[in-house]
Amino acid sequence: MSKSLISRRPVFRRGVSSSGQEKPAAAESPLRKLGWKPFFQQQLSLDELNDCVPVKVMAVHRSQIEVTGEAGDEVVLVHGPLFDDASERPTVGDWLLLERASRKPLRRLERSSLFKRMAPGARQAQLIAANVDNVLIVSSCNHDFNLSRVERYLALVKEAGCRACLVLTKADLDQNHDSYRTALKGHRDLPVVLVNALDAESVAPLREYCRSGETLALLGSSGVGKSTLLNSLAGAELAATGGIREDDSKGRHTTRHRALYAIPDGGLLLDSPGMRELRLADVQDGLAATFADISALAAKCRFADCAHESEPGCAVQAAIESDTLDERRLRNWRKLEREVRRNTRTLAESRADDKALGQMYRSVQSHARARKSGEE
Ligand SMILES: Nc1nc2c(ncn2[C@@H]2O[C@H](COP(=O)(O)OP(=O)(O)OP(=O)(O)O)[C@@H](O)[C@H]2O)c(=O)[nH]1
Ligand SMILES: [Zn+2]
Repeated sequence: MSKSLISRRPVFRRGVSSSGQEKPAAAESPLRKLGWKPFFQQQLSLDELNDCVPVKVMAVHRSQIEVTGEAGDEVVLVHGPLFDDASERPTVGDWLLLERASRKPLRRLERSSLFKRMAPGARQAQLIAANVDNVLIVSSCNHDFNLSRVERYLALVKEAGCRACLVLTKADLDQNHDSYRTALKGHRDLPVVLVNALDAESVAPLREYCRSGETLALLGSSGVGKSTLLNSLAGAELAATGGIREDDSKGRHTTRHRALYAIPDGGLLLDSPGMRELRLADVQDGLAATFADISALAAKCRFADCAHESEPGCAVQAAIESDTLDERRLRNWRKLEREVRRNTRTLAESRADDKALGQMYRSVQSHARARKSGEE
């Protein structure tokens, strides 16, 4: 699996940076370290290659965004057409093209992956991060461990087109490791690593997910040890870690500022609070890929519209009876399907409302303009 990822790595124009200066070796390109790949390079026109520089969005604030490129760190003001449409706005991890001389942002490059969620308490989608390569789904070896939650995260990760690994933290506090491996037997293609997140040596197997040029994100509930893992992987204190409440294994929530951190000799780590609570919407493909075994069984049911309850000739129920499919997994699939359907419908309705509101606004504006020019 890691091989395919290595082969996806960029072959940066040998010895020449995008600014045209000679470089001693391609591996030293700062852009490549930031995840610049042929996928992005190919999106540039000849004029853009001459007149623009690509920069990566490291953090987004209300009125400005922090970017990094060959010239180092810069700040770009949130102003101009690029920022007009909220759903199209640059997010952390995006590549922007700046005009070389003025440093004005001209456009955002197409994304290789995108994480979005239903904004808490709202009917809108909120962008979380773009161009993430790998995701560690983090759970701990205690009562936080929950297969249905892992499947929820997997649907998101698969939809975004990222590579996933399940990390079980606090393995030093619970020696019952076999029970977790047994519980995961239905997820053969999901790599699982048990770690003590506080110990750099123990997290070493995870380094293959944050090699130079790759961006790694972490998904998991509060208190499972995401910040601790980030710090151990980075070899430095990047994010504050919260204490844990004894009673329910939940940690206190800690605040962070920057969203993407560069690891010395490695790739980028994403630490965005938005990644921590993700309701599913618009992830039909990811869900289908996560539950591909159930879809394959369903195709063998006698009736095409089988509800997999008590119909004769139901291959899904037969698999549950013969213990090849977990009933919990079927229940979770149904639940997530309902959630995705509901949230996707809400998003579609809200987009339609926004469109209608935009049209009304434009029509009021043009009437006002027409009236004004009539008065003049
Ligand atoms: N013994 C042990 N303690 C751990 C491990 N991982 C995390 N902890 C402790 O668990 C607590 C919570 O860890 P955090 O890294 O803050 O958890 P988090 O997932 O970032 O939590 P939020 O910031 O709330 O999302 C801290 O006290 C850590 O020291 C581990 O593998 N072993
Ligand atoms: Zn059936």
